[in-house]
Amino acid sequence: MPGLHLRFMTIAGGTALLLAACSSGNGDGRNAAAATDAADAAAEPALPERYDAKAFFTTTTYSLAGGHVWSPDDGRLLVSSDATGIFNAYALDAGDGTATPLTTSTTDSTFAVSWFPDDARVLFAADKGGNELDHLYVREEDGTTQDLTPGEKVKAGFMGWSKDGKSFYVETNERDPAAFDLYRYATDGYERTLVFRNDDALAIAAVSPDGNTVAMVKSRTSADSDLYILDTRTAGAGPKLITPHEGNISYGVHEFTPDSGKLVYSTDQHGEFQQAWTYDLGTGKSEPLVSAEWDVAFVTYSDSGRYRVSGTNADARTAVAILDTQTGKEIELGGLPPGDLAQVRFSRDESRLALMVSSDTSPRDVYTVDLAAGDSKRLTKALNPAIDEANLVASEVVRYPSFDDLDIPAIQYRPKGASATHKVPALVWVHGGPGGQSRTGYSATIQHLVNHGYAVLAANNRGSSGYGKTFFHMDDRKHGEVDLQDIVHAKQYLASLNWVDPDRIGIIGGSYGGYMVGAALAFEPEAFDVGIDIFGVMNWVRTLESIPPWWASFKEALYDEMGDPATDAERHRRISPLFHAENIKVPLLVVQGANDPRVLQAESDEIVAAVRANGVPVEYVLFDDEGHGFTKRENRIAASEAYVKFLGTHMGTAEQPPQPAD
Ligand SMILES: CSCC[C@H](NC=O)C(=O)N[C@@H](Cc1ccccc1)C(=O)O
Repeated sequence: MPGLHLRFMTIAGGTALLLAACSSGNGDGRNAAAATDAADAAAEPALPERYDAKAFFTTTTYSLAGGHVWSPDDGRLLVSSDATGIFNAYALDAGDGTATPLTTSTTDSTFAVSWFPDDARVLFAADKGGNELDHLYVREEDGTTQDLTPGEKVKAGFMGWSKDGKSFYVETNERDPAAFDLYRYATDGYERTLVFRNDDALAIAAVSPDGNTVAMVKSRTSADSDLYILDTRTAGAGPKLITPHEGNISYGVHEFTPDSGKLVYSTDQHGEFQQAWTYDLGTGKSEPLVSAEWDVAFVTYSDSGRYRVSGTNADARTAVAILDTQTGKEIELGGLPPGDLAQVRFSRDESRLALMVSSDTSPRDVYTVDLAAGDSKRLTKALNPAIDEANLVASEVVRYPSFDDLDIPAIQYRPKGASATHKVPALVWVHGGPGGQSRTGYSATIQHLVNHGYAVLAANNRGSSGYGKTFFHMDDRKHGEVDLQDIVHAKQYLASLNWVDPDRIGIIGGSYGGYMVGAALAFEPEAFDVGIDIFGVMNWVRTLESIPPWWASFKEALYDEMGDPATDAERHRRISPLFHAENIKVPLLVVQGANDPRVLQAESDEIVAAVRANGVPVEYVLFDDEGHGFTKRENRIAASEAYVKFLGTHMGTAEQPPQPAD
């Protein structure tokens, strides 16, 4: 679920300081985790310093650009950052980390896309208030900007540079809202040429560096897809199928090799997990490239092809490997702190790397690594300096049994000080999708909740990605049924922990996860004590009838998985919380962005009205300038404050259970 993983800063104030002063100071949560019940009984809980939402979200979110990250002289890095509270593009000095703003939006989140190959112009992207109608803009060297893809209802995206740097590729749905055509733009003057008119609404995935080949994906179902390639040199040529097969096989595209000779693609043809294979454009032969006991999540090359970077999704954590293709050996990166690597990008001369390092307790920071010297340099400090990392909590990957004894993976966060004599209230966290995955790594929202004494169990119910195709498809057309039972069993697992108060367990989730919140409260009304629904689907008939037009390329697959509202409306009504809202009897908080094109505001408006009619406490937070996920700091703070305040009121805190009403 984009945008829900936030960050922050500032000390919570009197209450937090008092709690910290009362703690014994004789250990942190890890010590407490190892303690026996007897020891717990003897010890005062070691409570962390508490920070408010503003503190957590004053932390800066950094992301490296997706195109050229390094400036032509390798002196600066192009990044997106929300240092001002709104995302903008910045040039980060690769020597000392000084950040120079390149865009200065105070309203719409604006993201860095790419440096130009040979000068200081940059491409950047922005939508309007979260409506997902992204446009591509150029920032000239004098600071003026130009929308390269104008049009009120247009959605456009950058598709890469040509190898010679004389052009770049852009997809746009300006001709047909449901289909993205591909254009080549001249680097000088931005004159554009149609490369491919996409009459069949295929998903354009990659353009080869020499511009001769375009790779496209056609999804039939979430289990079955095909790859097509287009030879752009042959006038009138159409997309050619390169994955003829029988049965269900899922294919996806990573990228073309730097010499444009092969397409690197992903497939689950050879087992449970996605492997990376190459398709030779000359011979039509396929060969294995990278495989693991987990999904291969990405494969990418340095510009010359000397280095190959790949990442696997290893039990909800990304494991990155960098291969020197000349020596065939993996590179060990020196001088980096412990943590997960992401967004590894080689400098133009390939002597240095830019990358992000993060952990459960530390948001992503930008580092550079000098390959010859073997040392690294930290360029950013994302975590608010007012927050001491020691007060945050590392996650643990656990597994619990569901109704049929299937092991369900989950990411568990145990608040510091939680023990058998200091039981804490808890939340089951449900991710978006269907088919998403809760992963380890820093989440300001979760850390804020845990810092305030709420245990969080982020359950990866059946149907989640990352655990093989069998697990992934176990919820197909059984949504709101088997996946919901996994979530109810997450609650039972939490209730079995001797440091959790079994009588105070709530549920929280966004989008599809918000749907699970509504479904749990409506269909399993005894299971949870409160619910927080963050832009959740409440009426599947309406949601599936009104999906954004630009989802056409996977509408068939979505309808195959969820059901077609034209023929499955009865089941959709049966599993939609809105039509069963009379069952909802516990306090509910609903949070929604008014511009959300996927889960319309009506979904939240109507569930709020329906549950209020039951005489149940319902709180509603509506952001008029957000879409599917909250990107503005002010709103992220307001949302997280609302979660903690609502939980404090209706479920109490670890120290103070809610008082019975007079
Ligand atoms: C089969 S995936 C549907 C699209 C997409 N999935 C991944 O994020 C998505 O936006 N899902 C929403 C929920 C939703 C599902 C179907 C139709 C509208 C919204 C989410 O973020 O969970």
